[in-house]
Amino acid sequence: MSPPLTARRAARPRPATAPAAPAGGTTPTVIEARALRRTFGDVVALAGADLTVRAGELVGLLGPNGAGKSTLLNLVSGLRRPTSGTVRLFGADPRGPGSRLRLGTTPQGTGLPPTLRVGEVVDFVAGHYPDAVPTGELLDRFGLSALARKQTGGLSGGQQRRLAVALAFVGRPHLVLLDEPTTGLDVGARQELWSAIREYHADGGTVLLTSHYLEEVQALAERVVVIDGGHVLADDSLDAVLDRVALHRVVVTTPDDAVDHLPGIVRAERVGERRELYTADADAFVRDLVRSGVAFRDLEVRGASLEEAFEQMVAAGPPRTEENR
Ligand SMILES: Nc1ncnc2c1ncn2[C@@H]1O[C@H](COP(=O)(O)OP(=O)(O)OP(=O)(O)O)[C@@H](O)[C@H]1O
Repeated sequence: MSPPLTARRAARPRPATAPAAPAGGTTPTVIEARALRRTFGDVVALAGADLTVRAGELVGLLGPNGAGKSTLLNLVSGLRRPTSGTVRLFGADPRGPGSRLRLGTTPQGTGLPPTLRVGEVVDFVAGHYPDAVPTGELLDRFGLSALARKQTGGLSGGQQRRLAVALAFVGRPHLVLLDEPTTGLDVGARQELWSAIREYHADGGTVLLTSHYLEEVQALAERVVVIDGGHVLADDSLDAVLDRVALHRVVVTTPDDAVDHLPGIVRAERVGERRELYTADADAFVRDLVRSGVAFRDLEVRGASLEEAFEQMVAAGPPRTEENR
């Protein structure tokens, strides 16, 4: 087992699978944003967002293009200042050196010096931290060892992305902010990065990540924050967000159109003999299907996907408040 990428003296706050600690609990607050608003000229990028992230959480931030995700991360990391509202990182100003030392970030676009070799870039960044992860160990963890002597200008887009993400972990951060960490990566590289993120989290690290890949958030996050138009639309455990979509999907192979008309079916789609049926009560549907005597095979039942939950929330829009009424 490889040594942890988290701070060596950091106590593990709670097991990776435990639910988020309730407000006012003993788990330290890592990010605290209140009524956070940021405008760029006439554009309201964030319209008064609240966010609390506690030590040891792995939070996925979801939202369509232009929702305000990167702006939120930039305010949390201290790269930008809010127009109004407050943000605290480790209980202090995000721009202070004490906060910065405990933070690792991978912004959406990272410029790497093209003539430096991969190992040299890691050494350079490591030089800024008192207890950095040894370069060989970090490269190994992120599947970059074979590229150590290659100039970053000669890396593929996916390899550059992997290096940019690895750099967030050099200083054994307590918190990492990852903006679209696996965009442009192939399936194998994505899985490798997920493992590194999971390991870091299992060692007690805190993660806030954005992704356009809903399956990525579903695979990694315990808690999901949905943001659109600068408003937080949902902030809940992954299970609770999925539960908001009441429909279940039943997939079954049958030549008989009668299944589409069984009680409780609200939507039916078909590709050849394969049917996708949506119902609020999958158990009742399966009972009716068996009773109907229709010939069928390859029955599958599953709950809503995060994608379905996400589409429903974004379509419903922000909750009515004094500000947007
Ligand atoms: N520096 C800037 N100058 C002007 N407008 C900006 C700037 N940064 C962000 N915006 C605007 O603020 C809004 C939110 O942008 P932001 O980048 O935070 O969204 P996002 O959710 O990260 O989107 P994406 O998923 O496309 O990266 C958008 O309308 C964007 O055009």
